[in-house]
Amino acid sequence: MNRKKLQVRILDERIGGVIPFPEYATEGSAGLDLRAGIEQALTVAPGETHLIPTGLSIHIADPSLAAMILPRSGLGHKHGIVLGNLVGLIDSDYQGELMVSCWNRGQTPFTIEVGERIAQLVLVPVVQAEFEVVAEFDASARGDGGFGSTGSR
Ligand SMILES: O=c1ccn([C@H]2C[C@H](O)[C@@H](COP(=O)(O)OP(=O)(O)OP(=O)(O)O)O2)c(=O)[nH]1
Ligand SMILES: [Mg+2]
Repeated sequence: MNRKKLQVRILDERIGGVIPFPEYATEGSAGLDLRAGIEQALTVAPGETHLIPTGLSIHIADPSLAAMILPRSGLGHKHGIVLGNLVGLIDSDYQGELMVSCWNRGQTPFTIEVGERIAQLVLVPVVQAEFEVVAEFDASARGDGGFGSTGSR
């Protein structure tokens, strides 16, 4: 097991108690489930979006890494609970609380319980670009074709 050390601050004293500290559900899990650090159960009506605190902050520090907040497939597929920003990107220099924008894109209200797992955090490698301005590119097989240029089947 080769895990990256990551500094974390616990901002909600219930974490480690009634709200479990995030952990990988299995050895092969890519995501760490983030839990709702809310004071009481929260019902998200169809079409509504709520910004939910997680009670945690991380400092990734290394610019060659970032974290992404992604929906949980069960919540998204079965209950329509996805992210208001579709994907959350956590910069390596961000030190604030991890927040989850919960959007009910479904037709029925959904109640988020205190400490419920609402999204997942994935640490990802990042390559920062340094732009080199050129007049022309070397030719490629695709050129400027896109948006279905290779056909649909
Ligand atoms: O789902 C999210 C997305 C972002 N963030 C935090 C971490 C991220 O580093 C910061 C800024 O996010 P982003 O750059 O996506 O938002 P912005 O609208 O561009 O704000 P800013 O001007 O602060 O960069 O907000 C979260 O806590 N949750
Ligand atoms: Mg930004």
